[in-house]
Amino acid sequence: MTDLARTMHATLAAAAARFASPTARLDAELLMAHALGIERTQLLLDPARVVPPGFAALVERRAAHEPVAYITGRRGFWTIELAVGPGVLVPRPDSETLLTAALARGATPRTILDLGTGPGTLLLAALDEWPQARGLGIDRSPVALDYARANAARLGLASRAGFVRGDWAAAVDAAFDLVLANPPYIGSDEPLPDEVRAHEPAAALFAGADGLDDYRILARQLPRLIAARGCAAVEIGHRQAAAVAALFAAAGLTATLHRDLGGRDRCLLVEQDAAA
Ligand SMILES: C[S@@+](CC[C@H](N)C(=O)[O-])C[C@H]1O[C@@H](n2cnc3c(N)ncnc32)[C@H](O)[C@@H]1O
Repeated sequence: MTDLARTMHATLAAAAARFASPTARLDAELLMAHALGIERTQLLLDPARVVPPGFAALVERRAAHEPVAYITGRRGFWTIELAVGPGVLVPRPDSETLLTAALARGATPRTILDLGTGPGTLLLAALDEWPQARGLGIDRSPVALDYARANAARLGLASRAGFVRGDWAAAVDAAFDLVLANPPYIGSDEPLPDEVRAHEPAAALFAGADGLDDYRILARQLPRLIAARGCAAVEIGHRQAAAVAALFAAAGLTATLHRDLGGRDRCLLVEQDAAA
């Protein structure tokens, strides 16, 4: 190993030791790659590089619990990379369960609605997955919509993606082949890591005392939003499957549970009741 590579490894180890994060080493590598202006894989393949002077400031920000994605300004999700920053929820790998659930059902949607789109996460990933589809993303947050529109343009998906400010689907009068929704679902008193509670927008996280407020609204709206033979994929907290499925059942919807890669309940695949 060269001296430069040895220094790089020692610097990464020292940075990782400062982070109270289960992904501390990965975080350090992503920040180093960002400071160097290269991809992480390039850093791993060739670590013999001079540590850039700006790296120390990035380490301080991460040590103060700022999400890595806010520091680097980007996050990979499904097959795409999204620009993100303060004011939008950082895309989580768990949310990819909504797309795997729709794919498992054999969905080939032509029209897609993404409720609470944030930086366009689910809609843009879905449009990348289904090139024949067009979609509409709705969010109440103007900051999120700015990110979503910029992401659509950068990914070359703007001609198939529309983004509108709205309160869930209150102003939507069409039905869609696929409805995607990852609403806020954290109860107001639930404990959260500092990195989430102090940095990510409360409006993207919290949904009343029991975390179910937005599912109550979605249960009323989904029946008219799901086209014939269509479906909705709705993200849930890992202890909410029974409660949310009951809300949907009361609205005449059938829900099938899907788990994330960690084996935790994560998504309800929702269809109109066959008897309806
Ligand atoms: C948990 S985040 C999901 C972001 C993104 N879809 C994802 O999966 O990563 C919830 C999103 O819903 C939006 N939101 C909250 N209340 C809303 C409402 N009443 N109408 C529309 N969007 C809302 C928030 O601004 C936030 O972007």
